[in-house]
Amino acid sequence: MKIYNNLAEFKRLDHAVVTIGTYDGVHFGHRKIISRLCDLAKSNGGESVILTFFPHPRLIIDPENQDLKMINTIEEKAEMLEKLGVDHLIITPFTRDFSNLSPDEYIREILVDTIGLKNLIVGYDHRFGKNRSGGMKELLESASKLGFEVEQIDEQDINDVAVSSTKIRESLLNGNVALAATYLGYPFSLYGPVIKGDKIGRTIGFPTANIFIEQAYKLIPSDGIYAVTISMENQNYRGMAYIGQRPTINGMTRNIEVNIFDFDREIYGQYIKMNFMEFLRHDVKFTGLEALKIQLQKDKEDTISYFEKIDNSI
Ligand SMILES: Cc1cc2nc3c(=O)[nH]c(=O)nc-3n(C[C@H](O)[C@H](O)[C@H](O)COP(=O)(O)O)c2cc1C
Ligand SMILES: Nc1ncnc2c1ncn2[C@@H]1O[C@H](COP(=O)(O)OP(=O)(O)O)[C@@H](O)[C@H]1O
Repeated sequence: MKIYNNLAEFKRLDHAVVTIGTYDGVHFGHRKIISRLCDLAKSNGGESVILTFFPHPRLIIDPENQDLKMINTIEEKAEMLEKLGVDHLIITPFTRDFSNLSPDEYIREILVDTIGLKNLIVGYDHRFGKNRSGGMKELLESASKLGFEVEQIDEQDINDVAVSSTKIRESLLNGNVALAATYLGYPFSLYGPVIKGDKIGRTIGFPTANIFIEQAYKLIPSDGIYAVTISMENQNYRGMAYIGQRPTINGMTRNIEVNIFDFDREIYGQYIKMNFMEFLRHDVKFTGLEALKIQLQKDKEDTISYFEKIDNSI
């Protein structure tokens, strides 16, 4: 898959089969549309193109509102789209100039002249152009004039897609990572480098790798303790993760940490991926480190039994 960080880099295709959208989560509903996109490209001898806006248009239109968090980073999304067989991913900044294009300019200049649109797959309610003034009517009018076809995704499918993205975000914000994984079709993950913490973990027998998330827009699940799997250096591990301010030691920052089982190595600076499998319990303020340590031993047993249950069910 070729990735373009703006439209200027794109070389017009002879037959572009295009869809436009954020595709946050690349969940079941999204994958259905993307698989239709790739099939249509194959059967028409064309190439599949996803046009996506980044940062999210809502952040440009309403910069004060930084509350909109994403299930996937742009890097995670690109990786999944590549696996699904998409040929071209255009990640275009949703600039003021871009948002000021009229529907007609957008269709002609961007979709047809720049990308080489021949088939478009969009939701029946897709809006575009200045003040979102363009819609299906404008697309269908231009289609015959400019020589492309439009395939509409029906209302039911669009609703399913919108509902699942919202439901996934809500589940994660409620700590329900198992439900999120069901909607996504894969476990939600966090990825980042291991940074230094307060070095207290090792003194109580539970060293915890602290992960820094570089993308401020990435959604972080609710505070709590989770059973996770960890991937690093092509190896997989199991472990227990903690998200919270560490009330027991009067911590001031919200940390993301993981104690990796059967592991004893210094990994500062290493990038690791944590897959969130199950919520175990809420964050608690203990009377001291001794009480926390006893709970951590119990958390470890609970995590091990969770994984045993999974192992026995396969
Ligand atoms: C599985 C797990 C559960 C945890 N639960 C709590 C908790 O309930 N309350 C709390 O204050 N800290 C909790 N912590 C965080 C510890 O306070 C933290 O790991 C410890 O302070 C070490 O921090 P350091 O890595 O900066 O040295 C938990 C950590 C882990 C790995
Ligand atoms: N089983 C393990 N799980 C997590 N980190 C480990 C483990 N074994 C060794 N480490 C190393 O120890 C560090 C965590 O120790 P800790 O005392 O909690 O220090 P810090 O406060 O800097 O995180 C990790 O960043 C990693 O480099």
